[in-house]
Amino acid sequence: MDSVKGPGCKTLLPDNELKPLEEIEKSIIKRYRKYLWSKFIKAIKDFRLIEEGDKIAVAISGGKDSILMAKLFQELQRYGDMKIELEFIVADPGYHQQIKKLMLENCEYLNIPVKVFDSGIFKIVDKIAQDYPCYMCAKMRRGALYSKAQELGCNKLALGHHFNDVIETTMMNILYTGSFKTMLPKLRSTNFRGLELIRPMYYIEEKHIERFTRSSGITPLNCACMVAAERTGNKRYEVKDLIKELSGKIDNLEVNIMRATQNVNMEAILGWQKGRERFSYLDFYDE
Ligand SMILES: Nc1ncnc2c1ncn2[C@@H]1O[C@H](COP(=O)(O)OP(=O)(O)OP(=O)(O)O)[C@@H](O)[C@H]1O
Repeated sequence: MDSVKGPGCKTLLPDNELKPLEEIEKSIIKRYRKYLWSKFIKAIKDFRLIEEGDKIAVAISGGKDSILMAKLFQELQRYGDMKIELEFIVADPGYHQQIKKLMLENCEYLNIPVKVFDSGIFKIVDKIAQDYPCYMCAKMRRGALYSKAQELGCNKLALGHHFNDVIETTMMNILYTGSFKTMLPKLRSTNFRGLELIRPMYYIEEKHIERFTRSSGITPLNCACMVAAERTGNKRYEVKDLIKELSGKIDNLEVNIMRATQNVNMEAILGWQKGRERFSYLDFYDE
C-alpha cells in the first residue's frame, strides 16, 4: 500500500499520565463544560439532532474527535432528560495491528463498548482509487457505517466532525470547487431509508478537543491511514493554515465563516441550486 502514501500526519501527544476514567468523565461536564459539553448540547438543541427514543450509532474511528464524542454521548445518556440508546461502531478499514490494539485499549479504558466490524476499505481503495484515495475511502466508509447502523436497528448515525471541519470544508468549497456549500449538522440518507446522519460536535472547536485529549493523557489514533497518509489531505491542511494565518489579522474570522453559511442573502446572490435544478437571480428579476 505504499504506492500513494504521503508523509504521515501530525501526532497529538498527551501532556501527562492517563487520568482515572472518573476524572476524565467529570472534566467534560466541569472543567471543559463551556467548551465541550455546552457546545454539544447547543448543537443538539439548535439543530434538533436528537429525540426521545432515538437509537444512535456513534461512529468511532479511535481518533480524538470520535473518542470525545463517545464520552459526550455517554454523559448525555447519564444526565440528559431524553431516553436514548447507543451503539458504538468501528469500521475496521484494515488498520495495522498495533493501531487496532491501541484503539481497542483506549476504548476499553474509557468504557466505550465498541462493536468492530471489517470493512476492508484500505485494500479496495489502494487498488482502485490511486488518484482520489481519501474521497473514495470516505464514501465507502459512510456506506459501511450506514449499513451497520441499519443492521443494529439504529435510526441515527453520529459522526465526529467539529467546528473547524465545518469552516474548513466551507472554505475548501469556495477556494477549490467554486461553490458555496457547507457541511450540514444533519441530513437524511438517500440510500438508507429511515437513517439520519447527525454531527453533534458542530460547534466544538478542535483546539478544545486537543486540550481535553492531551490533559486526559489519552493517546488517540492520530492518523491510522495505511493508504494515503497526509498526501491528499494537503488541501485541508493548506486551508487550515490559511484560516489560522488570517485569524491573527481579522477578528472573529472563524465565527464569521460559520455565520456566513447562516446568513446567505438571497437578494444578493447570482445563482443557486436546489435539488437537481439550477436557478439564476435573473429568473426572478421581472417578478
Ligand atoms: N473507521 C471508522 N469507523 C467508524 N467511524 C469512523 C471511522 N473513520 C471515521 N469515522 C467517523 O467519521 C468522522 C470523521 O472522520 P475523519 O476521518 O474526517 O475523522 P477525524 O476528523 O480525524 O476524526 P477522528 O478524530 O474522530 O478520527 C469521525 O469523527 C468518526 O465519527
